[in-house]
Amino acid sequence: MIMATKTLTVLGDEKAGKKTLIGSLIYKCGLELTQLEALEREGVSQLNEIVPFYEKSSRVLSFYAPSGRIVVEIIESKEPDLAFWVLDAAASMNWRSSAEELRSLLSSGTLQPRERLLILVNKIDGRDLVGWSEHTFTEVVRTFSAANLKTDRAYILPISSLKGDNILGPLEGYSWMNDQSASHPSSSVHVSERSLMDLLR
Ligand SMILES: Nc1nc2c(ncn2[C@@H]2O[C@H](COP(=O)(O)OP(=O)(O)OP(=O)(O)O)[C@@H](O)[C@H]2O)c(=O)[nH]1
Repeated sequence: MIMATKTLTVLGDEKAGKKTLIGSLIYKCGLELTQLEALEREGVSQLNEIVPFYEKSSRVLSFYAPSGRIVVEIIESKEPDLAFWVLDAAASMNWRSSAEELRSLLSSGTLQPRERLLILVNKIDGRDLVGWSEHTFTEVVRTFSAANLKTDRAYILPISSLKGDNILGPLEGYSWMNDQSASHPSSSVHVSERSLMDLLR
């Protein structure tokens, strides 16, 4: 089978869960048996320990997209095919500065994703996240739309890197998500009704 490679750059807020997300994608869709054995042998038991372990042993960070014909390779690049911007759903005090930082990276040309930019509102499972709801998500979308990212390639979606919510399959029990696109017709970010992996097809 012919494999295509896409490059992915993962950026975002401090402690927002970037390593956990990459670890989760590798663990779910990127491990061969020998690599799984190597992780077990080295006592790597947390998702966010996978990236440091791979980096220490100079392994390529990669996973398969759902079609099985695309390998996604995680690298630091100014012009990756795909980019993730990860923020913490519970850290509402940081949302505005997070959106500003992303706007600045895009407008200065420091980040120029060729295909898609996914804005990932992470930790929606969190214990710190009392009352995660339609209202909370609407506020995140509003904040990133107000930042005027000036790109038509940005998609925003809630996820849990730790629990896997909205990563491989769609979110259960969030029917209000479907209405979000309609309520932001002029939004510069598209609210995704599809899961993260579905957007990588
Ligand atoms: N509840 C919850 N916690 C998470 C989730 N993702 C990450 N965390 C926790 O958030 C903390 C930071 O996660 P990391 O993956 O190390 O974050 P990071 O963005 O790579 O951190 P820095 O590189 O230091 O900026 C850890 O304690 C994770 O267990 C999530 O989806 N839900």
